[in-house]
Amino acid sequence: MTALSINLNKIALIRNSRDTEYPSVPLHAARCVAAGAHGITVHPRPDQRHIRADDCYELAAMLDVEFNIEGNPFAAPMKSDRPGVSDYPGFLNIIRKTRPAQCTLVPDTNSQLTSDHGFDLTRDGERLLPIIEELHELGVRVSLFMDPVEEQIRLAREIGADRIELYTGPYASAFGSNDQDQVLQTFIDASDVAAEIGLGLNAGHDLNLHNLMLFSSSVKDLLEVSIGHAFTVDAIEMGLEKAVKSYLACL
Ligand SMILES: CC(=O)[C@@H](O)[C@H](O)COP(=O)(O)O
Ligand SMILES: NCC(=O)COP(=O)(O)O
Repeated sequence: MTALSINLNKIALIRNSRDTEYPSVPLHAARCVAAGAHGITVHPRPDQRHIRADDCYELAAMLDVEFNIEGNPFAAPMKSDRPGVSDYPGFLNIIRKTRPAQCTLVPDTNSQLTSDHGFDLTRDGERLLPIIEELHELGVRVSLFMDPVEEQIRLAREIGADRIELYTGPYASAFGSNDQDQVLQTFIDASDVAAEIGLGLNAGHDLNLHNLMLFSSSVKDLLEVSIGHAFTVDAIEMGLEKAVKSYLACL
C-alpha cells in the first residue's frame, strides 16, 4: 500500500498572509488524518514563507501518524522579519528538536520559488554522509530528494539513505503530452533500480488527481507520495475530506 502524506505548506502560506493563526496548520493536519491521510509533510524554508519552525514543533507534539519534514540540510539559521515569529533556527536544529519519523533532504537554495531538482550526489554525497549518520542516531529515517538517474540513485544507497523521493515535476509536466510515456519510463526504470538495491521509494511534487493513478500504478513498490499544492486547491473545490479520499482512491 502506498501511504498518502499531505503537505501543509499552502495552508501555512494562507495563514502567513495575515497576522493571525487562521487557518490553523495543526487543525488541518488533524482533519487530513481524520479523513484517512497516513502522514503529514511540511517543508520549513529559511525565509519561513509558509511553514515556520514553530509549526514543526507544534505538529511534532500532536501528530500520531508519520511526520515527514523536508528541507535543505545545509540551510543556516535566518532572522525572522515578522514581529512575533521566531527566527529560523537552521534546518538540522528543527530536526534535532522534533525527531520526525522521516526527514527528506532536498537540495534547495533559499531563493528558489519551489523545489525543482534532486541532489547531485557526485558533488554533495560526501557532505551528506555525517548528516545522514546523525539523523540515524536520532532515530530518523532518511530520504533524499532525487531525479530518476540510476547513477545518482545508487550513490544514495552508498551514502546510507533509507529511501529516495523521486522528484515528479518532470512527470507532471509531461503528463498528457507526447512525451508522457517516455518520461514515465524514466521513473519506472528508477523504481526498478531502487528495488534492486533495497532503497525505499517515495515520490512527490506536482502530483494531482489527474496524474497520480498512472504514476502509482506504473512504478514499483511506491511506499509514499507527498502531495500539497494540488491537494490544497482540490480541498477548496471539493472539501478537504473528499479531497483526501479522492487522493487515496488513486493509490
Ligand atoms: C520537495 C517538494 O517537492 C515539495 O515537498 C516542496 O515542499 C514544495 O515546496 P513549496 O510548497 O514551497 O513549493
Ligand atoms: N515532496 C512533495 C511534497 O511534499 C508536496 O509537493 P507538491 O504537491 O506541493 O508539489
